[in-house]
Amino acid sequence: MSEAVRVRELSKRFGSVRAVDAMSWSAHLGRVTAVLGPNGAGKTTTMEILEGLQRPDAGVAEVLGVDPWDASPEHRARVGVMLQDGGLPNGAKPIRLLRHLAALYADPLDVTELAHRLGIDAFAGTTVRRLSGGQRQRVALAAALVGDPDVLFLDEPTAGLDPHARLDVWSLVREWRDRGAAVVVTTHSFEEAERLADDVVVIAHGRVAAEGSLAEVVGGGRLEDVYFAVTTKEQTR
Ligand SMILES: Nc1ncnc2c1ncn2[C@@H]1O[C@H](COP(=O)(O)OP(=O)(O)OP(=O)(O)O)[C@@H](O)[C@H]1O
Repeated sequence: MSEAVRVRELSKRFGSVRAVDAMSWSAHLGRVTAVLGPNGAGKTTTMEILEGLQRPDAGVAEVLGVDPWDASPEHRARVGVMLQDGGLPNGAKPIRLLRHLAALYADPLDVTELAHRLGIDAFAGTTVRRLSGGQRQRVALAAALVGDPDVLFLDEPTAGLDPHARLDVWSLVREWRDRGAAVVVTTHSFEEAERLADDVVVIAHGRVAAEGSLAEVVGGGRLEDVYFAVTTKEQTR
C-alpha cells in the first residue's frame, strides 16, 4: 500500500490545551480512511495541519511525502480540501465559482458534468448566501474535487445532508478511491464510517485510540462498541 498521508508523533498545543498529542497514523492511496473521535478530540486541528493551514509544534505531517506547511502550488493542486464550514464566498454563484476554480488547475474536471453529478445545476444561478446548508455542502465538495486531486480531505462531508444527497456523496467518495486517490473523511457517523471506510482512525484526547482496517478495528463486532470502549472518560489525560 502506498502511504499518502503520514502523521508521526504530531503535537499541537493551544495554551494549556494539547489539541494534538504525539499522534501517529497513516492514510493510503486507493483507500478511504475515516477519522472519528469525540468533539474536541483534535480531528480538525490535525486535518488543518495536513492541509497546510496550521503549523504543528512538533512531529511529522506529510502529504504525498511533502510537509504541507512548505508545500508548493504544484503540490497543493494535488490535494482537495472540503472544510467544515465550506469556506465559500457568499456573493458567488456556484457554477461561476467552480469554473473560476477549475481555471486554476492544469487538468481540471468538466465543471458541467461535476455540477450535474452533485445536483448543483438545479441551483446554479443562486448565490452561495441564499443556498441551504446541504446545497452549500455539495458546492464545497465540488470545489474540493474540481482539480481532480490525488488526496482528498473531507471534514464531515455529509453532516446536514438529506439521505439522497448522502448517497450521492458516498458514491463520489468511492469513485475517487477507485481512481486511486487517498480520501480522508472525518465523521461522527458510525454508519458513514462502516459503509465507506477501508481504514479507520479513532482519536481521543489528541491521540490515536484505535487504528487499522475497518475489519481489524471492529474485529467482527460493531464500530460503535469499539468507539465507546476506546474513548471512555477514564482516558482523560
Ligand atoms: N485556534 C484555537 N485556539 C484555542 N484552542 C483551540 C483552537 N483550535 C482548537 N482548539 C482546541 O483544541 C482542541 C481540539 O479541537 P479540534 O477542533 O481539533 O477538535 P475536533 O476533534 O475537530 O472536534 P469536533 O468534533 O467538535 O469538530 C479543542 O479543545 C479545541 O477547543
